[in-house]
Amino acid sequence: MLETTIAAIRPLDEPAMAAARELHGRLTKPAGSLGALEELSVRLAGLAGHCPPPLPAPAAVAIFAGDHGVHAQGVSPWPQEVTAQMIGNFLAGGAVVNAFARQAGAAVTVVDVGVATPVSAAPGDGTAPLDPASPRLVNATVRPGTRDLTVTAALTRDEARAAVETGIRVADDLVAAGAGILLTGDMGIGNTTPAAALIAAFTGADAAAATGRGTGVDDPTYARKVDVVRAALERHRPDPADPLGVLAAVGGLEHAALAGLILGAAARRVPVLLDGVIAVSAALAAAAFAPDAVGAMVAGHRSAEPGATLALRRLGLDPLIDLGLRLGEGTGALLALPVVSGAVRVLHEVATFDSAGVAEK
Ligand SMILES: Cc1cc2ncn([C@H]3O[C@H](COP(=O)(O)O)[C@@H](O)[C@H]3O)c2cc1C
Ligand SMILES: O=C(O)c1cccnc1
Repeated sequence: MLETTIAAIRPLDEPAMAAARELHGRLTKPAGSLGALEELSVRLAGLAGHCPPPLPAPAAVAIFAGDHGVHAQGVSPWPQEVTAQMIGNFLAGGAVVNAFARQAGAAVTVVDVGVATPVSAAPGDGTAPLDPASPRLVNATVRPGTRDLTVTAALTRDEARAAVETGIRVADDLVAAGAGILLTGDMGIGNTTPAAALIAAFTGADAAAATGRGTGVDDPTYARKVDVVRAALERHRPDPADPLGVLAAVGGLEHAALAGLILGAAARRVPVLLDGVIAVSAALAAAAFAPDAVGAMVAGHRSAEPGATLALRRLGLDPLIDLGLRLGEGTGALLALPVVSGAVRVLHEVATFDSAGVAEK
């Protein structure tokens, strides 16, 4: 399934992009006046293969949740149980991601790919994939948390593959249900540590440059976190040309599943709006599997985590918004959704100089 998905990922369609550029030149606005929105809409036309591309709706955010053996090294001040407890909060509609999803009209799907402690689903959590009013839970546990990557590989290759394929399956299900855009979300106490290791592995950046303060760790914890990332890279020496090997050695279940979601979206030619540092670390893995997958990616925001900027630079993506967010869950992607919708709506609704009788310069 991974191989067939990768094989289905194709470059952006040049004639559709040329048509979008040509249309932009005729709309009632000075050429280039919509800045980054113009190139974004051109890319989305290239992804759809026609101009104008479909409006990116309905929107679905998939929050992949997992726990991390490396939590034992003291890399996060929060107890591991918070991962499962926050899933309960997502299903009850009480998290920041729920507030932003309601604002954006996006449906929330929580996918348990590897939470270590029991998850209690809220009574009546949803089953309809695209109902913005009722978050739903998908149980797809590969294993109850990764192994400690300072001691051994976080995952076997088979486990990493199972998580990637879960992400592909979630993308397929959401697109089959009618989703016009997928948004990435994550929950996993400790998950900024494997995100930093993935970013260092794929970009070649130093451990200290790729590592951030996550939930807000103090100086001694930060120093330990950098040491952990450095030790993991030295122990495993992950090969960036082998993304499954990198995900298995130093990744997380939610990172692997997010890479799968991105690949699935790219194969179905549906845009995928990336959230923060966990999402962009997974996007590096997706790009290593299939370089053309980058065509389907839209960077929602610039996370305050330093590794996010390194990853975005490597992917060649400019984030749509930059508000100093460092939460995850899909929050930054959801805030960027109206920007993506606006970029596409212009191609559908704005009059041309000709049709509106407006004089050109
Ligand atoms: C209450 C709470 C809600 C969150 N929502 C997202 N995260 C974010 O913070 C965690 C990663 O940071 P670190 O690597 O420092 O543990 C992840 O769970 C991520 O989704 C949260 C963290 C907490 C505590
Ligand atoms: O960038 C993110 O998404 C992020 C940053 C800190 C903690 N959790 C997530």
